[in-house]
Amino acid sequence: MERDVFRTYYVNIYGEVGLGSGGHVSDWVVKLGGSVITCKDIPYCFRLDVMNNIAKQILRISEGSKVVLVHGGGSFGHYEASISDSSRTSRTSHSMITLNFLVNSVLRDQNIPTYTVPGRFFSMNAVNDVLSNGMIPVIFGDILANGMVISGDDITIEIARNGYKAIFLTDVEGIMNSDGKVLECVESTDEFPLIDSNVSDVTGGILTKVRKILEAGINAIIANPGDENILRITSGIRVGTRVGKCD
Ligand SMILES: Nc1ncnc2c1ncn2[C@@H]1O[C@H](COP(=O)(O)OP(=O)(O)OP(=O)(O)O)[C@@H](O)[C@H]1O
Ligand SMILES: C=C(C)CCOP(=O)(O)O
Repeated sequence: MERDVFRTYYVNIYGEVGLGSGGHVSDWVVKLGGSVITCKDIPYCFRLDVMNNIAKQILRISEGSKVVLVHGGGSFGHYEASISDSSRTSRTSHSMITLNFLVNSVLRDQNIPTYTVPGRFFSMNAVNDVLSNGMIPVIFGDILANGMVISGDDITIEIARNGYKAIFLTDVEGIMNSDGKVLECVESTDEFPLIDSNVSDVTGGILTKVRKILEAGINAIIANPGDENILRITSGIRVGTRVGKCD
């Protein structure tokens, strides 16, 4: 019989002992970071290959767990929102709906029953309504009519506060120190530097993400989706960086 690494006993990232996908079933909120589903330095560049790979993994985990997806703005929303003129709100809104269409198209190709909840309409009631009708909510970072940007990170954190375990997917393997080494766990933003980047990010980038996770008092994993990393994380295997209490 073929050995399935995702069905072995584990002491998981949250310190629980379980039986992989056959044991305790968790609810997961997965933030598809704009840095990984788009090329953040090239406007409107969607990473189809990466999204395909993410979709395959989401299909597998959704067979045994409740899953909620959120995606960020990348070189769609952040690019448009960074240009300040009278059409900023309309352009940014349109860019996020375009990105959401692309994300959903790939998920739908894998026969994943998605249902979009734009960030402007996000509430836990809306999420629960989609789930109770047998679909996977796909929420996106958004812009309100008054020009206020809603970060997908905040939405992800709010869902995590409602009992879901959070995974933030990025284009890097995790939080890196000044030598480029991926840290296993961080519990303060003082533990790592901001590595130079010249991409647009109107919601604050990695430092704000980590600060908000810590302030919310939740645990989250920041990792690259890789070929199987989402499956590994949801099976309790340590991947990327854990943000939260490090004991
Ligand atoms: N010390 C660091 N460790 C890890 N990543 C870092 C660090 N400093 C800067 N970064 C950058 O942070 C980026 C990830 O944060 P970012 O906020 O862009 O994520 P995201 O959630 O994928 O984006 P979006 O807001 O578009 O959804 C990486 O692309 C990386 O280059
Ligand atoms: C830039 C916009 C419109 C959404 C931002 O969401 P985030 O990338 O999750 O912070």
